[in-house]
Amino acid sequence: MVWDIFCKVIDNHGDIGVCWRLATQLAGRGESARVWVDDPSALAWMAPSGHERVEVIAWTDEPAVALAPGDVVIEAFGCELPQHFQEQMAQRATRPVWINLEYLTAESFAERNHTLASPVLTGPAAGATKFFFYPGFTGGTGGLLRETRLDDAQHAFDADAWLRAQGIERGDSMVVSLFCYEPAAMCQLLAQLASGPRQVALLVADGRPAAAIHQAIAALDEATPGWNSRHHLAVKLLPLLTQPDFDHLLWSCDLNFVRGEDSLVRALWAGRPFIWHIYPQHDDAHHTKLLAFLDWIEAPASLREFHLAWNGMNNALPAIDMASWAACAAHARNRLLAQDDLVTNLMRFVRQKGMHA
Ligand SMILES: Cc1cn([C@H]2C[C@H](O)[C@@H](COP(=O)(O)OP(=O)(O)O[C@H]3O[C@@H](C)[C@H](O)[C@@H](O)[C@H]3O)O2)c(=O)[nH]c1=O
Repeated sequence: MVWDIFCKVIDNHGDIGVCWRLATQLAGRGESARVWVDDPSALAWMAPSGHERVEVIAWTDEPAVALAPGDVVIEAFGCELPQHFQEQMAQRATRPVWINLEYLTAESFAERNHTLASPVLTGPAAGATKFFFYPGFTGGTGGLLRETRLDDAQHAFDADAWLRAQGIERGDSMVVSLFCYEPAAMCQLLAQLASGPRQVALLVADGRPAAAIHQAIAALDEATPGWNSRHHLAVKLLPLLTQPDFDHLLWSCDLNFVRGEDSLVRALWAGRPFIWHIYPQHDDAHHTKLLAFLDWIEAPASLREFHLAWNGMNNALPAIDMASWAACAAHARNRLLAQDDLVTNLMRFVRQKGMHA
């Protein structure tokens, strides 16, 4: 089958990150995918080699290419399909299965709304039906993106060799990755790591995390000179990594700080302790979303409190508790592995709907 995936880049890297992963995972199962994206610039570093079964198409107002719609059309995160494409969908002998892929959440509405049909009332495709597809953490949702050979790849992976190739010697250090926005508790985290009993190598992602850490270090240097006088904390700025190497980073670290949507899923598959910086929404809707996730993951008290402080819902950052966080992460991964992944669920759904088209 041919899948058309439409992606509008709002900000950050998650929109295209999720769409690219979806496309390549479909391709990994023998499907053909086309990613229509208004700003493909991030793919230059995320996926510099592309994928032989995935075509990237510039999504412009005027159709640059006249391509007949495929068997399945996905609008990611509620982006609206171009009018000319909707016209072509309406003309197709068998209408494509039309799916709106939603944002990931552990809130209960994901289960309630998953696969709901929405009749298209106006526009060139009036009379068609669109289906909501909700990724999620429970069996009643669409599940999470997970490549078919995840376990094998993780078993074959040599974390120390990968770190060494990035110029990092693990030694006795605790290795921590940092991918975040601008957390209010950044200074607290750095001070905690610097005063802890172990040497810490903090590997900081390029972009907003690097800018945030520079600012935090400058603030600490001014307010608390000597805060890292024992040199327990070593900060290393990373270049932008390819998506597979970003996964390798998460597989290599003892503790991962992730953000948004796609890296959260990748941290879950890494199965290591992690802290999530949730994408902030203006009306604080992300607070409810974060609490729902902490409930789903059965976060022990220290993990819950750490998340609240990291996400600005509380002030005091508690101590890192690797043992209980590791048990929680391992348990979450096992629960998720027992469920079908998003592409399996999506392909099953499309087969069912296609039969009734
Ligand atoms: C730092 C880094 C990231 N990545 C990838 C991993 C992910 O696919 C992607 C980051 O996406 P996320 O983890 O989702 O975080 P994000 O903050 O970049 O994206 C966000 O975008 C907003 C518009 C959405 O509303 C949010 O829900 C969220 O998706 O970038 C790399 O491939 N290499 C890197 O070096």
